[in-house]
Amino acid sequence: MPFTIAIDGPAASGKGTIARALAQRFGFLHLDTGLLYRAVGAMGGDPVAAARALTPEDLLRPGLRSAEAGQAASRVAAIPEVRAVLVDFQRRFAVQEPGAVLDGRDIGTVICPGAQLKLYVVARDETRAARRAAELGVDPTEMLAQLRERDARDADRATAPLRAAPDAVVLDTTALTIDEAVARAVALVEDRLSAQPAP
Ligand SMILES: Nc1ncnc2c1ncn2[C@@H]1O[C@H](COP(=O)(O)OP(=O)(O)O)[C@@H](O)[C@H]1O
Ligand SMILES: Nc1ccn([C@@H]2O[C@H](COP(=O)(O)OP(=O)(O)O)[C@@H](O)[C@H]2O)c(=O)n1
Repeated sequence: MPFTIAIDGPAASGKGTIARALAQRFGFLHLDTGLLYRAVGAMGGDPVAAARALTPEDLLRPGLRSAEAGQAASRVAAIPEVRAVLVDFQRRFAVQEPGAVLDGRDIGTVICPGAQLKLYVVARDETRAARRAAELGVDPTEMLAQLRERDARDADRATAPLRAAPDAVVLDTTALTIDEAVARAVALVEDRLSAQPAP
């Protein structure tokens, strides 16, 4: 049975960094589900039609990592029909052998409620804003306001709001280096893998 890791949490908490490192370490596939919503937001026009028409090439568009693309993503992500269109692709991705890591907002709660490991990655607001501002070369104060606005929209929407699944392990990266955060996540995966029944 494939091993699925669900990683959720607010903006710039370190989800993607941990997801990529776990995928590399364990030879699993990785899907950054935020890119799906960023691409739909960037396509313009009717968001539901854009979600239906989404191709792998759309995920390579330049500019998808920008703060503006993040804001546009969180607006289209609040539309239930947009989310519904993207569910099957994510669920199929999640069950590939030997395992898959998906990071987003609703992976542990909606997309993969049966995931073998669920992480909910958090960090202090100011820390997240400083890290993302450094990454994009923008002003940290403006970034803080943008992240808070986006987190509030993601947490307050009716469909698949940003939430920790009841069985998620919370990982606070505020005081951790990337290596420390990854080491904690690796230890959790090893623990769960060793508890798996033999094939
Ligand atoms: N533990 C950490 N310590 C310092 N910087 C980090 C840490 N984790 C992530 N970062 C940096 O913070 C930024 C946001 O991390 P990222 O993994 O993209 O977050 P998310 O996927 O949750 O949006 C990136 O520039 C990343 O390199
Ligand atoms: N599974 C997901 C992933 C992202 N999203 C939306 O897409 C936006 C961008 O997600 P992201 O993961 O790329 O954002 P960052 O955490 O990297 O800043 C989020 O603010 C959410 O509105 C979502 O609704 N569900």
